[in-house]
Amino acid sequence: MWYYTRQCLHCPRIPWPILGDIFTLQRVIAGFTEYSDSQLVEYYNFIYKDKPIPSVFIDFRTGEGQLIISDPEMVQEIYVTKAKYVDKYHRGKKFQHDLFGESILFDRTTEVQAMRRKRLSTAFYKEKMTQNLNIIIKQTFNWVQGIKQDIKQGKNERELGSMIGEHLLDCILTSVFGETKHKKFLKYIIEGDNTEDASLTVIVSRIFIKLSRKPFRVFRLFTHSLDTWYIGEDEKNIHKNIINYRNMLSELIYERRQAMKDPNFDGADFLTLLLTDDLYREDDNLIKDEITTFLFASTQTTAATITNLMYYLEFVPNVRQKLVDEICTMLSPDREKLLKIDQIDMTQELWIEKLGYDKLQDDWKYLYLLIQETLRIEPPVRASTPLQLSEKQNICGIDIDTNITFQIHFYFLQRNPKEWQQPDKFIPERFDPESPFYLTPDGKKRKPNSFSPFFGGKRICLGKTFAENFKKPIHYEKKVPKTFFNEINVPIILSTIK
Ligand code: HEM
Repeated sequence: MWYYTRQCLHCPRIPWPILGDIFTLQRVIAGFTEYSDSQLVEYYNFIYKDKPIPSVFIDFRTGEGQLIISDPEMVQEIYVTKAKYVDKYHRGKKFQHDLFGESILFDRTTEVQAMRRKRLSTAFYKEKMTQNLNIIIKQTFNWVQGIKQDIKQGKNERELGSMIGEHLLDCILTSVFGETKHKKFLKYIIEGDNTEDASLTVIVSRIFIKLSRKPFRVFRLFTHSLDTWYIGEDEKNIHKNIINYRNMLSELIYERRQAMKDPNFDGADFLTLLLTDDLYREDDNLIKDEITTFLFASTQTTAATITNLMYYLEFVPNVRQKLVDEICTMLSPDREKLLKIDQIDMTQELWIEKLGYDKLQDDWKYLYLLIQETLRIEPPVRASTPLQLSEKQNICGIDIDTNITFQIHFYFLQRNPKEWQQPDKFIPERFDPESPFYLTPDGKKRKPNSFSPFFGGKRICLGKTFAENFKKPIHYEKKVPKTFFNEINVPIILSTIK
């Protein structure tokens, strides 16, 4: 601690030896409500109360200490100049190993990791993406027709998070397993004989959250030797759930291998890609590891983004109208004579033509601003996984030793009042170079890494390109925070746009 405070870094609390500030953390967690943000946001808000949160500080939530970084210049050094010294903290992999195995997500940045990353990135080649995107557009078109029918029949009450989450799950499962029939739900053990059917991605996320809470059990603060053990009924259930889930993946892989014996078999999905890649083909465990990563990394993050965006469309004045205007401009057959939205003949072919890969990248300007602003104000991943340096380095004047972990806090980075005007407000125009909101409060250009929802450097999100592509009155006054971490419940009433 003194090593860092001597360098003038703020330490919000004097920690207890070994225990750190675990009791405050537990108190904060005990006070969680529907409106609480993630632990990583709430704990620091609690400590700093109304004071500004420093852009770098040394934190002792647990006795081991950690640097919390949200300074854009430090982020730049971590991603670029000092990138070769930056790696993942090895303990994270240990906790997640039974679920994610050797997957690229928690692995250290080695040559093997880089090679596997490269192989997996072929899933995002333009031709494959276009193929998958077209399938997703068709699926979404049919889904919207179903919703319209339901509204006509008066069945217009939905729960926002699960409505978006379930549809995205369908889309992602198609990208991962193809258009074949596959299992969407699995028995999830809650406790004892109490089970429920939960979707694959919800199961993966729940297990991930439980595994990531293992290091905060008090006895693990004293020793690392129990990291891979499952202690107590709750942890044993995590293990049983992991076994059930991975057995189900084994069945899917077996079935696919059988199907691929047919000489007419053809697939652009992720599982086929792995089963035809010589690095993965013979290694079922590695295939399960990467499938788990893709299910985990893709669904909850994109579901959180879209759910949040839907909320802001309803919540922030004028935003929805501007999007409707863009839809009319994009979908009217004649740009000189714009139709109203209910006059447009929505067909599947029109969607495919106007929402294709290139069009999404080039033409939907306002939609792009909306997505960027949603990712800024509520990055679905609030902070990076813990990182560590392989050699001691000086980063922006601070000596960082190899024995300390650090996290980049995207949420604080993207709400930094020096970089963003009115950072707590949803203003899509801040991503439009022609708007005055594009600049910092001092009228300057923003620093390059002030916005970084996908991480950066060698370990930047692999799905970045893919991803880019209210009933209770209280929900109008106060937004429920949504990250990839939480399952929120906001009932909504749907109606067709007039
Ligand atoms: C809005 C959507 C998304 C956001 C905000 C997001 C964000 C992130 C972030 C912050 C990381 C770094 C995590 C860390 O190591 O600390 C990451 C890694 C990763 N993401 Fe995404 N992601 C999104 C969508 C996707 C999609 C759709 C896929 C796949 C189809 C994907 C696949 C991955 C993979 C494989 C990694 C690990 C890369 C590595 O460690 O080498 N993500 N993502």
